Order: sequence, then structure tokens, then C-alpha cells
Amino acid sequence: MSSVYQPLGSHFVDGRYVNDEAGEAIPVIYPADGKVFATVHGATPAIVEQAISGAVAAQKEWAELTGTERGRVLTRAAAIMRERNRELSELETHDTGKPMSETLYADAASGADALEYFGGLAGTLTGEHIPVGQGDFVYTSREPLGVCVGIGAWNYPIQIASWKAAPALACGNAMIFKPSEETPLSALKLAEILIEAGAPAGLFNVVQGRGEVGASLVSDPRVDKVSLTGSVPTGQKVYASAAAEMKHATMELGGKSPIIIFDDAHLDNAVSAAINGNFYSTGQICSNGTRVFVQDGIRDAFLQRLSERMKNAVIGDPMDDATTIGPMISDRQRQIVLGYIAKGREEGARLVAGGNAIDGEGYFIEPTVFADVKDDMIIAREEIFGPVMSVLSFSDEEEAIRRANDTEFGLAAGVFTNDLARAHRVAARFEAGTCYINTYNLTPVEAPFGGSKMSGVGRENSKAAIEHYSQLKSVYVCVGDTEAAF
Ligand SMILES: NC(=O)c1ccc[n+]([C@@H]2O[C@H](COP(=O)([O-])OP(=O)(O)OC[C@H]3O[C@@H](n4cnc5c(N)ncnc54)[C@H](O)[C@@H]3O)[C@@H](O)[C@H]2O)c1
Ligand SMILES: O=CCc1c[nH]cn1
Repeated sequence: MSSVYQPLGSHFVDGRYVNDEAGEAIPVIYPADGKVFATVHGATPAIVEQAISGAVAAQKEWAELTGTERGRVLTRAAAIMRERNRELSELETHDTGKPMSETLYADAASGADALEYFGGLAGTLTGEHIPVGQGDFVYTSREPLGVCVGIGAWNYPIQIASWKAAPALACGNAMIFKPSEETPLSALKLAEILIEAGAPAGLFNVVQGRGEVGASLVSDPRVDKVSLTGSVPTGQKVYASAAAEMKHATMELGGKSPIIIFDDAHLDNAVSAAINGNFYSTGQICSNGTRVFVQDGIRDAFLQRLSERMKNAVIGDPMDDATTIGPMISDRQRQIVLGYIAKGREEGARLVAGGNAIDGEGYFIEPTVFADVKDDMIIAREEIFGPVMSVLSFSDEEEAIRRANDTEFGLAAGVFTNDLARAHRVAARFEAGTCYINTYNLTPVEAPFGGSKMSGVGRENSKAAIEHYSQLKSVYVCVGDTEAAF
């Protein structure tokens, strides 16, 4: 990809790129060098109107198709996405700074999985027949909701757009997607691909902008459902706005997830999970296991092995295949993370690795590990959304579960042990939506993903997502007479 990439238009509405330069200019920055490589404009009210009215019209046409016909379009889109994986991965790497060693496998590829999976499900979305006595019966039909709004965070731009679009479209809805203002580009490519795959114009639209553009979409009475991936404070605002008009809502929000490592765990597997769960995507993953509880008997070995393996991290040019740690998304995010590292030091946590910004171009920061972290330290309570692992010690199972659950968040949780009975006992008691035994942070499309407590409502991926993008209609059929009291 050239160092300057300018999309054909800021927005993708009604089947084509559109521009309205009256909207605020938003620079798109390559986080690895801090330089602007594209500019988009935030949507004006006229663009938002065009997107909503186009989506309303396209949804009606789309819902008339059979599920199999809709599924065929999604499956074709998945194939096109896979063919263009390298181009899409390079774009994602420029937009996010994530290394190619990740984007080639986890971003567009995961989006294609979602399109293929929900494309396959589309033709199976039927209701049921329920006998209710005397020959009467009820049948149910699964109906689309109408126009859905998707709003994305910046850590997985094309994955988030696809995870929302695929189930929404499979169920017969239209979607307007607003990417994060930090990473506006790859959702436009998804829109292009869906048109190429045969989706009608207006079915999947992309409008750019900051929070106020998102808010204007959420509050529009023609919008029936909102799915946000973002922080808890944004989720609270968006959920409240959706509730005012009783709209359906999915909230995929932040976390401060625990990983519990018992003395009998496989040491290298546990260290791998702690690395994946804290440093993949330079720590910018909602479900990261940032509170690593290590049982007393294995703590020293764990810290020693972790310290050794931290030396193998390759920090640098995200376009180099060998790089495993890229920059933070922005200087602002880097400053936030450095602020947390300073807090960790002030509060007495022991720095085991990293701890510093890296001088030079781009928003790089060393992957950082604190040991001797206590439950009430700020670094153990707040979501940092950067490469900072907190290692805490515990002595017994009951204590570990209590402390792991002592958080307002409930996105994910993991347990490492060779005692399978204990593994299931602990998983059953985790207050989290997505749990792992002897691994961490895998998100296959076949499995539900989402949080409990303040981490959100609803589930993405799997058959569970269908429930969140459709509604059931019950039809009672009486084959006899209808009687009345008088
Ligand atoms: N649970 C998940 O699946 C998941 C996945 C990725 C990221 N996240 C979370 O996202 C956060 C990081 O992303 P971020 O900084 O982009 O989050 P953010 O909450 O700042 O922004 C998310 C999106 O919401 C939009 N927005 C902001 N205010 C809005 C409003 N009032 N109305 C409508 N839209 C509004 C933003 O423009 C952006 O597109 C972290 O908390 C992370 O845990 C969650
Ligand atoms: O960022 C949250 C979603 C996700 C992607 N991969 C693992 N978790």
C-alpha cells in the first residue's frame, strides 16, 4: 500500500461513495509514524438522512428475499473478503498500527468467518409449530427488526463491522455503521464488498464522525436496533438513548478480566495465555485478562518464565512480518496508559518488565508487567486498554474466585489448572460472559461472545446473535369455535 491512501469518499451510502466536505475534517493517522495518511469528513445531517432513508427502503426489498438468497450474498462477500485479505490487512495495519502478523489472521479473516457463518444460518431461520390443544396451534415466525445501527471501537475495525453486519443482514435487516473516528477506513471496504457480492444499494451504509454522529443515528425514530462496541461510559449513554424509544440494544463494552492460574497448571501454557491476554493488539482488547492471579506455589516460576519470554517480544514496524508489538492507536491513548503505569509505580506495584514509552516516531510503548499488585490498586481496578499486565498472588480457590469476581466488569475470565473438576467449578462461579479453561481470548464465530455486569448486554457471534437481530411473532390459530361468557 502506498503511504497515502485516500478512500473514494468519506461515506458509503445508497450503494456508492459520497462526500460532503461541510462535515468536520478528521485526519487518519498511521500510529507507527504519527503521520496523516488520509482524511475523512464527519457526516452532516444531510448524509445521515440519506443513509437512514436509503436503509429503510433497502431493508424492505432485502427482507422479501428468502433466507437462502440473503445467505448467498453474505457467503459471496466472505469469499471476496478472503481473496482480498492481504490488501484489507495492510489497510487495517495502517488504520490501527496493529502488526501484519496479527491483521493477516485475526481481522478481515474473522470478518469473513462471520459473513460465512451467518450466510449459512440465513436459510435456517424459521419459526416453530406449537400444538395448544383441541387441534388449535400457534406458529411463530422470526422477523427482522428493521434498520440497525452499528457503532464501532478502534481496536478491531473490520471485525467489529462484520460481526454486527453479518447477523443483522442474515436476519433481513439493513445496517448503518459508524466506525470509530480513529479507524474509519476498513468498514468502507466491507460496504464495497457487500455491493460486489450482490447486496442491494442502501442495505449496508457507512457514515463517519465522532460521538455526536453516532448519537444522532441512535436517537432517530426510524432506527430499530443499536449495537455498540465501546467503553462503559459511552455504553451507558447509548443504552439510555435506545431505551427512551424501547429500541433493541447490544452493548459490547469494556472489561478488567481475571485469569486464575493454579499451582498445578501447565506453566508455559499459562504464560502464553497471559501474554496473549495482555499484549496481543498491544493490549487493546476488551476481553484481555489484565488481572493475572497466580497461586503462591507457582508464582516465582511464573514470573521468571514470563520475564524470559517478554524478551522475545519484537516491537517495531507493523509492516514487518516479524513484529509482534505495534504502537498504541494514538498519542492520547499512549498518554493514558503511561498515566496508569505511573500510578502502578506510585501505589507500590513491582515493575517486572517494560514501563516506558519508546522514543522516536509513532506511539510505541513497552509491554509492561507489574507484580505484587493488590486488589485495591487503580491498575487492578480500572480498564487500562493498553499493554499492562497486573500479577496478583492468591493461596486458595475460594479466595481466588471471590477476588476475581470483585469488579464491576464481567466480560471474560480464564482458569488454568490440570484438575478438570476444579476448572469447571471455577468456570461455573465466574461472573463473566465469556470464560476459558486452559486457554484465553479465542473468539470463534460459532461461540457466543459478550459480557455481563457493566461489560454489556446481548451476545455477538453464534446462533445467540440471531436472537438480538430478530423478533418472534406468535400466531394463534383456532380451528374450532370461539366461545365467550355472554
Ligand atoms: N466488548 C467488546 O466486544 C469490545 C470490543 C472492543 C472494544 N471494546 C471497548 O471499547 C473501548 C475502546 O474503544 P473506544 O475508545 O473507541 O470507545 P468509545 O466508547 O470512546 O467509542 C466507541 C464508539 O462510540 C462512539 N460514540 C462516542 N460517544 C457516543 C455517543 N454519545 N453516542 C453514540 N456513539 C458514541 C465513538 O465515536 C466510537 O465510534 C474499551 O472500553 C474497550 O473495552 C469492547
Ligand atoms: O476486543 C474485543 C473483542 C475481541 C477480539 N478478539 C478477542 N476479543
